Amino acid sequence: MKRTDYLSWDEYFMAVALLAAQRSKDPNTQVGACVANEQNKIVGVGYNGFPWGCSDDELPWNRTGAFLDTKYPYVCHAELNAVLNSISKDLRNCRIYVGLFPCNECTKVIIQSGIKEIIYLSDKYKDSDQVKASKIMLNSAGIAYRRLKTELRSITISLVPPEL
Ligand SMILES: O=c1ccn([C@H]2C[C@H](O)[C@@H](COP(=O)(O)O)O2)c(=O)[nH]1
Ligand SMILES: [Zn+2]
Repeated sequence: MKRTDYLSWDEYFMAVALLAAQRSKDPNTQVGACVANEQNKIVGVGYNGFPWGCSDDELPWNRTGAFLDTKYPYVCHAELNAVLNSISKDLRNCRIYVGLFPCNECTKVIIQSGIKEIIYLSDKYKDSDQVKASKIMLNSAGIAYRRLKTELRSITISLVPPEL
């Protein structure tokens, strides 16, 4: 008899996004994103980090202080990286799974790439103008967004082989 406790597609793609987030060096908020196509194939994955060639140890990870001394002008957001890392430029009808509701800049990238649906986990910045702007644009462009519905509280991945 087949297993019944396997991951749904939504849970699987969100888990991939959350795994990617584990690569982030951001000490405060680690975000991962996973783009899946209509055939449920992963076409792009990304997480928030500094641009190629910019040292994680030289640029600041601060949240506060003078703008240029914070991470905000430098960090590439997870969704941007997932789209740029995609195997295709044309992401029409794809879905993006992301740990955090996309900011307005990521929302523009998502809309322009052709992605048709956003599935997110946290909406912790929902009261910010950035996220409000995201929702205005998404509603206007007719792009769906929904919070992941799952009974799962966590997914455990063991790196210890079963025989040990
Ligand atoms: O759409 C988004 C919004 C934010 N991020 C990243 C950018 C930063 O590295 C963190 C947010 O840091 P806070 O300390 O929580 O302000 O999240 C993203 O990848 N995508
Ligand atoms: Zn963003």
